[in-house]
Amino acid sequence: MKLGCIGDDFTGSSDLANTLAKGGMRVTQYTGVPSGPASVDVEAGVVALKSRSVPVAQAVEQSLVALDWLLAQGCTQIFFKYCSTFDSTPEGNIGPVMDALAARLNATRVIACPAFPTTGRSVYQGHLFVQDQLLSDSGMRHHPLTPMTDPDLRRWLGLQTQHAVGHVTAPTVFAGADAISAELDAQHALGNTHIIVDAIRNEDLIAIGKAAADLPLITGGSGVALGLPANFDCSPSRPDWTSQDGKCVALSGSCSVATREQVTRHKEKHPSLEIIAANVIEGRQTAQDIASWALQADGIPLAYSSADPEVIKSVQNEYGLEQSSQAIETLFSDVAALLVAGGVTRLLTAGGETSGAVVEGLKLAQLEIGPEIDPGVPALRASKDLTLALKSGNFGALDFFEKAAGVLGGSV
Ligand SMILES: Nc1ncnc2c1ncn2[C@@H]1O[C@H](COP(=O)(O)OP(=O)(O)O)[C@@H](O)[C@H]1O
Ligand SMILES: O=C(O)[C@@H](O)C(=O)COP(=O)(O)O
Repeated sequence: MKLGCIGDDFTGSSDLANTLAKGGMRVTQYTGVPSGPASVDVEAGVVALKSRSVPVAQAVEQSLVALDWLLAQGCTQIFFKYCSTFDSTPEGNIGPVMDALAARLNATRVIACPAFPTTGRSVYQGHLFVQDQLLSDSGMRHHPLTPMTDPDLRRWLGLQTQHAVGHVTAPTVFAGADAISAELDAQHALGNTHIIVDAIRNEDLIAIGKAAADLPLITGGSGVALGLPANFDCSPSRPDWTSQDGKCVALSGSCSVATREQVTRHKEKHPSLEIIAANVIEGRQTAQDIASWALQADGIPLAYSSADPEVIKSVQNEYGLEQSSQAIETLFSDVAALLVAGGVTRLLTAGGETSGAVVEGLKLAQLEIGPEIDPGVPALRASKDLTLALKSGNFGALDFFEKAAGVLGGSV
């Protein structure tokens, strides 16, 4: 294994794996830290953790265990993948994990770049934009677990880390890889360890990737991985895929704006069932009810808890954030297990935490990366007769669920 990656959630990990696979690397996504060695032909290993929203100490500990395993597989470079919307609270977990990885790797110039222009995320003047809005004006300000209320990444990361945060500005990035490397050195000389790097176009990300060739640690969204395969002598290719027929079901726990629109669109043509958080918490709506409904429904049935910010707020006020999100995640995990036991072969999930709960609940050790469904979302194969698509909350076209069913089924 050459490139070792640690993803702080499961959709984010598949997003990164997708970029590396398209860049021609042989990639495997692991569910947590594997207990044995990786297969020798894996060039990039992505250890998917569910560490984005857990307490800081747990996120750090899990990330260091993942790091040790990746180093033991021979990795010469480590990539820490977080969300392109920098999902985190003022306490972490991005900063503390970066601090711990940097200390273990003796990394003194650590790039932090969540930009992913293909999906509208750009970093300019140290600020993160979602399309034409500052992050704090986008739907992310209402995220159920990590509301993003400050678009200045230097300031937000500064709250989370022990280190001083530097910045490589856009004009330097536009000047190319050598200029970026020189500025990383200059930032280090100023005492800055973590360095926000501006990027608004794919060519910026490729230049950053080139400048990062000899760095032990890179952090960011999947965009900044665009330039990495070339550093390992890999060139773009389309991953192999064997089509999968059979029953397809969609589960959505994401409350992000894009997912809510996709849910509304999907309901027009396919059977749907709304999951009401209070009913789940009080035991009136069970995994068995939902799975039985989905297994009998035609088309691509969708069970969803996706709801507007006011609904989420009132549930969280009544039952607490932790209890309500846990109850929904456990439900989805149980539903997924019943669906797969009932013969579902194509499972679509929306939401990072939701997808993590499902994949961990299904005890899927590793995932093979297939072709891209929409930017940042690959087809995944878990076994001979189970395929998945783990959709990040804000990714995917309006007809994502239908489209994903088609790609898994080999019809696109
Ligand atoms: N109706 C609901 N009420 C309260 N919490 C919810 C509801 N639906 C989903 N959630 C919780 O909101 C969180 C959504 O996060 P996630 O799955 O990561 O989506 P995204 O990828 O859009 O961030 C999960 O923890 C989920 O359990
Ligand atoms: O970088 C991204 O935006 C995604 O890869 C990702 O991490 C998304 O997470 P969720 O929105 O929580 O699914």
